[in-house]
Amino acid sequence: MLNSLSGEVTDRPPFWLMRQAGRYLPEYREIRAKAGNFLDLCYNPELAEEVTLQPLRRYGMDAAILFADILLIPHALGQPLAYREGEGPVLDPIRSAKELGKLDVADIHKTLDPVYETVGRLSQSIPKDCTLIGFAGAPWTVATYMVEGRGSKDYANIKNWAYSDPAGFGTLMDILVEATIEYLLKQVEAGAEVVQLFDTWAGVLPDDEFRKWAIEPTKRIVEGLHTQHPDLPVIGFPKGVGGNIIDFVRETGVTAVSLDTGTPLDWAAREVQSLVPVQGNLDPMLLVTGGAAMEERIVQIRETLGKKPFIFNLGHGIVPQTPPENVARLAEIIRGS
Ligand SMILES: Cc1c2[nH]c(c1CCC(=O)O)Cc1[nH]c(c(CCC(=O)O)c1C)Cc1[nH]c(c(CCC(=O)O)c1C)Cc1[nH]c(c(C)c1CCC(=O)O)C2
Repeated sequence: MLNSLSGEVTDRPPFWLMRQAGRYLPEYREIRAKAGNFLDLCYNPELAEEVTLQPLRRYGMDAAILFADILLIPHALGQPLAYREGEGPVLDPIRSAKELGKLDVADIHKTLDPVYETVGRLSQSIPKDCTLIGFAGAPWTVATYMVEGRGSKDYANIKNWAYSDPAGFGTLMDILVEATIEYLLKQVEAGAEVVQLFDTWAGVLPDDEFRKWAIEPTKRIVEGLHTQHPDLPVIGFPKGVGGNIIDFVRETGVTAVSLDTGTPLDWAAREVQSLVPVQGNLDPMLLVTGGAAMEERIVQIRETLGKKPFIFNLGHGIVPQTPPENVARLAEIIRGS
């Protein structure tokens, strides 16, 4: 994984899968039930370490991703957060600059300390040739949950705020940039070797706003991290942004970029992979379907992107209904065993 990120073409691509730890694994569901709620699991270093290791034991991925969630930052800033069964995350929404006083950047590490402890444990317990990935949500995506209060279909509240009061909304983004840099630096100090920034909802922004609320904050985070750790690989994942991914790569300074499922492979090989190593982009639903449809696409992705630096992954996270045996088959194909 580190070789690919430094621009090497490897014999076979390294692989890991977004959301590789999670509800599709019975052993995860068992620990999850034991932990009680999802936040308690994220803040329990022993159990969070255990669920991070579960997929590695089964499938021997080349990278482990810290078990946590992108919404721990708003939680640590003081915004009430709950994960409800069948509903996903629910927060008390913040919709104007007047309410920003409720957020406290000074104290985030008090809440986030257990996460750093999980990273520290993992840096000792993962196999030697396995790379440890830390992560955070990118400010725009984290802000969508903070402002909408939950997952959204139309992003009406956050867009209305960003369009009508860019200065006030910019203050929220500044808070998130600062908190994210601090959070990721602590993860790196605890042993994370690579970090990934998830910008899952970057694709809902028109291009001027994409520059302002996705490219600019990401660029500041990359700079903040590289000031302390000049060689730290940073993977960007601006999902659903089409051709805007080119400007994203050119302007943010990310080391590599993760491609969503809709990105055309030939185009990505020509236009994106000529700039940086890429990661991606199997449809998570093909991992549910399995069989020949999945296997043919795995081979096609590998053939098209494997000639330049490449990390095999999905185009988005594993879904809970994924049969674990399909993940085993994927691992077998990638390893050629
Ligand atoms: C938008 C987003 C979130 N979280 C995340 C994103 C960005 C990537 C993406 O788009 O998937 C990122 C994330 N969430 C989780 C991880 C852990 C590491 C890994 O990839 O294995 C990572 C990297 C665990 C999780 N985060 C969550 C779960 C499921 C919670 C459970 O066990 O009940 C897991 C394993 C909960 C979560 N967390 C979030 C939502 C919308 C939900 C509810 C939807 C769902 O249940 O899948 C916010």
